[in-house]
Parts: sequence; structure tokens; C-alpha cells
Amino acid sequence: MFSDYPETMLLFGCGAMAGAMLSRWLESGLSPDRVTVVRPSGAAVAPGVRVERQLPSGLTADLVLVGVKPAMLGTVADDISATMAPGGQLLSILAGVTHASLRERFPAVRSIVRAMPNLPVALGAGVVALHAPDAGPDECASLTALHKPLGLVEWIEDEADYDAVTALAGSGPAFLYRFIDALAKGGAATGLDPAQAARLALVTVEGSARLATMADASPAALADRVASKGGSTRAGLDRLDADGALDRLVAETLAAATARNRDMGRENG
Ligand SMILES: NC(=O)C1=CN([C@@H]2O[C@H](COP(=O)(O)OP(=O)(O)OC[C@H]3O[C@@H](n4cnc5c(N)ncnc54)[C@H](O)[C@@H]3O)[C@@H](O)[C@H]2O)C=CC1
Ligand SMILES: O=C(O)[C@@H]1CCC=N1
Repeated sequence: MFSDYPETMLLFGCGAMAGAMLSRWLESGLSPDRVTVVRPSGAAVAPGVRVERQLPSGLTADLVLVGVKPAMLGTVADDISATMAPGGQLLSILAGVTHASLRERFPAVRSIVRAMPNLPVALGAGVVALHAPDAGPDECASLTALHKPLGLVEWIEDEADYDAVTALAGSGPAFLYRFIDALAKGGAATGLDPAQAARLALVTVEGSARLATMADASPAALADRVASKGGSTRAGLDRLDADGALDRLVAETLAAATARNRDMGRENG
């Protein structure tokens, strides 16, 4: 359990993604009385967490997490500047929006950090990719510790990679959910009861992913372990692999998401 959480934390926006991060932090020992959430709905977030519809005047925070949609950054920018404690840290989870453009908008903020999480952080089984060019070694260590309860922490040194990381890890859960759905639909198309096919698909993916994380072999090698020579898995893999169809589709999917991240950065920087 990480005990060295910032003294005061303020979240602008607490939707799907920031909400998932916060719930895991609270579960991992963050005291709710350190946290304030500003959200237009004013709806409660978790017991003990202060929620405000608008930024109360005079409130400052050591860590400010920007959890709104990238297009909303301009709307909350003045409030972000107003609430940063001297020496505070700004944590942005906005897709596409670069460190340089954040620095231009918030010149007085000591430290600006980009974090790209994904939704499984809610279970401590997510990914958080970090990029913090302002941070020295101690601050990097403390950022790693802060995000550790959320899952795998990866540092991205070259920000040029960030849009691709966002496509793979940030959007990745959506692509995998599509695959699970396709597996279930495929099962139904071969005659299974759709609800039963959906259960089989979900747990097959869950178990296979868990096994792959613990295995002594790559996912590609594990696929070959399932496929007996001349057996049915090979017949299926041959179809998936024909003309590199799956690889090509996934590469095109990630390229489209990467390009959109780049565009969102230009639109909202
Ligand atoms: N959903 C995901 O899986 C991931 C999202 N992200 C990033 O997280 C950010 C948020 O995305 P989601 O959580 O999916 O969106 P969301 O729509 O669930 O959450 C955004 C929240 O911002 C609130 N909001 C709008 N205007 C506001 C204002 N003026 N002040 C305070 N709060 C305001 C909304 O009420 C909403 O709850 C985006 O920048 C996105 O790029 C990053 C990685 C993964
Ligand atoms: O769809 C989006 O724009 C964000 C980026 C990563 C996940 N959701």
C-alpha cells in the first residue's frame, strides 16, 4: 500500500477514467479527505470525498488531475491555474494534448506530468504510461509509486511515442472488448446459444490473458502450444493469419487511433 499520497488532490472531471483512478487510489489507502472533485453534476463520488460543482475560491491543491475531455481543457484552464499550490504538480490524462502545449498554457506550474491510463486501473490491473520531462529522479520515483497501485507503470521518454501508446494501451480495452464480442458472435454463428457463447468468450479471454501474463513464453508461442499439428486450432489460426489479415486490421486500427490522438492534440493544445 502506497502511503505517501499528495496532501491535497483536486480532480477536474471525474468521469469514466479519472473516476477509475480515484476509486483504485481510495481502495489502496488514499484518504478521501485529501480529495476534492470539481464536476458540473455535483454528484457524490465516494464517501468522504468533497465534491463541488465549481471551483471554490481560495482552494489550492498539491496535485491537480485534469480528467475532462480534451476539448474541455480551455474551459477549465483558468481554474486549474488558480488552484495550483506553489510547487504543485499538474497531472493530465488528456489524449493527444502534448506536454509543450500544457506548458505554454500553464507556464507557472512547477511540474507538468502526462499520464495515460486505461480503464482496468479500477482493478489495479491497468496500465499507466508516464511522461514527465520536468521531473527529477525523486519526483519520477514518487510518480511511479503513486501510480503503482493502478497496475503496470511504463515511462515514455520520447513524447513522440505518446499518441501510439495512447492508441495501444488507452484505447486497447475497447479493441479487446470488440474482440470478445466478435468471439461471442462467432460462437453464436456456429450454433451456440448467444448468452452461453458470450460467457464462454469472456472467461476464455480473461483466463488466456492471465495465463499469458504468467507464462514463460510469448503469446505467439502460446498460440502454437494450443494448436495441435493438423488439429482444429490450426485450422482456425490459418484463417486468422491468412494474408496477415488480423495483423493488418489491428495495425490499421492502431494507426487510425494514433492519428486521431495527434489531431486532438492539435485541436486542443
Ligand atoms: N475513457 C478512457 O478509457 C480513457 C480516457 N482518457 C482521457 O480521460 C479524459 C476523460 O475521459 P473519460 O473519463 O472517458 O470522459 P468522461 O466523459 O467519462 O469524463 C469527463 C468528465 O468531465 C466532466 N466535466 C465536463 N466539463 C467539466 C468542467 N468544466 N469541470 C469539471 N468537470 C467537467 C464531465 O462531467 C465528465 O464526468 C479524456 O481527456 C480522455 O482522453 C485517457 C485514457 C483512457
Ligand atoms: O477515446 C479517447 O479519445 C480516449 C483516449 C484513450 C481512451 N479514450
